[in-house]
Amino acid sequence: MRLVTYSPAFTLVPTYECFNRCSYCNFRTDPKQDLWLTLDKAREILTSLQGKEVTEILILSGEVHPQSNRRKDWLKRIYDIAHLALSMGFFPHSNVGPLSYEEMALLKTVNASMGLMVEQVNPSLLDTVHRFAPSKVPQLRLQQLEWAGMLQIPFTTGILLGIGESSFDRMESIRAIALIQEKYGHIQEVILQPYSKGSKDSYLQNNFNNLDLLETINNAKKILPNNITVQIPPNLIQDEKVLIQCLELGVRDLGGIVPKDEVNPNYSHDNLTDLKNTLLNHGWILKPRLPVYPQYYQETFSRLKILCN
Ligand SMILES: O=c1nc2n(C[C@H](O)[C@H](O)[C@H](O)CO)c3cc(O)ccc3cc-2c(=O)[nH]1
Ligand SMILES: C[C@H]1O[C@@H](n2cnc3c(N)ncnc32)[C@H](O)[C@@H]1O
Ligand code: MET
Ligand code: SF4
Repeated sequence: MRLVTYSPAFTLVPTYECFNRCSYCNFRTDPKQDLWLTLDKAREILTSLQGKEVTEILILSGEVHPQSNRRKDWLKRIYDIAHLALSMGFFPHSNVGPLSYEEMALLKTVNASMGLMVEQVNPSLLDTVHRFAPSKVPQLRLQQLEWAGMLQIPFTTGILLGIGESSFDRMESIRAIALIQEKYGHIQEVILQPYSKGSKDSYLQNNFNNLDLLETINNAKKILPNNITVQIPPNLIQDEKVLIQCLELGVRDLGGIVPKDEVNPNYSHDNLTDLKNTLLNHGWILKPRLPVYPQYYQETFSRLKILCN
């Protein structure tokens, strides 16, 4: 039998407020329009998850401007939530937007792994979907991948598909990731994430179809080294046949399977048993994994142990 993995996860959102306005976003609220997640509330949620199969706490956040006087408090809240999750026996994975080198180094101490999507490297998207999203400057995002490499943080990245990029753009974005991997080797997985229209976003023209997705997977498998796992989110692939084709082409991970996909709240995950059975019918065994991959266990566990005692 062939194996495909997923991470039993739960998402905590420190804040939905974000100073960026990506056209495809269904997540954000305007700055100061959201009450931040308190530590008490986080503790209450985490307590209710103990003893269940959840191992990963995905910390996904909207962003406070780097120059804002509220930035320090924002970072501290993320740190405290991750620290709490860790002390309660979970593995935190933070994806909170671009960080300064010091901020990243600090969050490393309380995270098993971290992540940031490249989105796409073609700067022309700064005139369209990213016009009001300074955090999405391609060079800034690639620099984040470099810094994570210098800090040796087990890392998840990926590209967002169907936001107005060409097929060539997709290959360039994947090539940029492969080049950084050659230097540092810290990238565990690359997510190929199809933009999915929600009830709030303002991005309309999406011509990206299933064939484009399969072509992208094919190219990604050719471009990326074997030590990177290709991930797709199963809740964003509506057609079961297409999901199986993705696996046939080399996708080996289905990411965090969560009760609520905070980024795409209009697309819930199948019941895990149903998903397992569907895959089994096609000869695939779905197996849980941690947010940090086996090749990083030793380094990660010794790094985090200190904090749990
Ligand atoms: O449920 C989700 N999980 C997302 N995850 C989590 C992912 O599915 C895995 O849980 C983690 O990569 C760790 O295993 C992301 C992680 C990143 O580092 C970067 C981007 C994403 C994006 C999503 C997402 O849109 N929805
Ligand atoms: C956390 C990640 O979620 C992705 N993201 C944001 N909005 C959407 C959407 N409507 N559909 C799919 N992915 C999205 C971006 O790639 C971001 O980096
Ligand atoms: N704001 C971060 C980013 O876009 C992570 C959450 S996106 C819903 O990279
Ligand atoms: S995708 Fe992330 S950066 Fe863009 S508006 Fe949404 S929360 Fe902010």
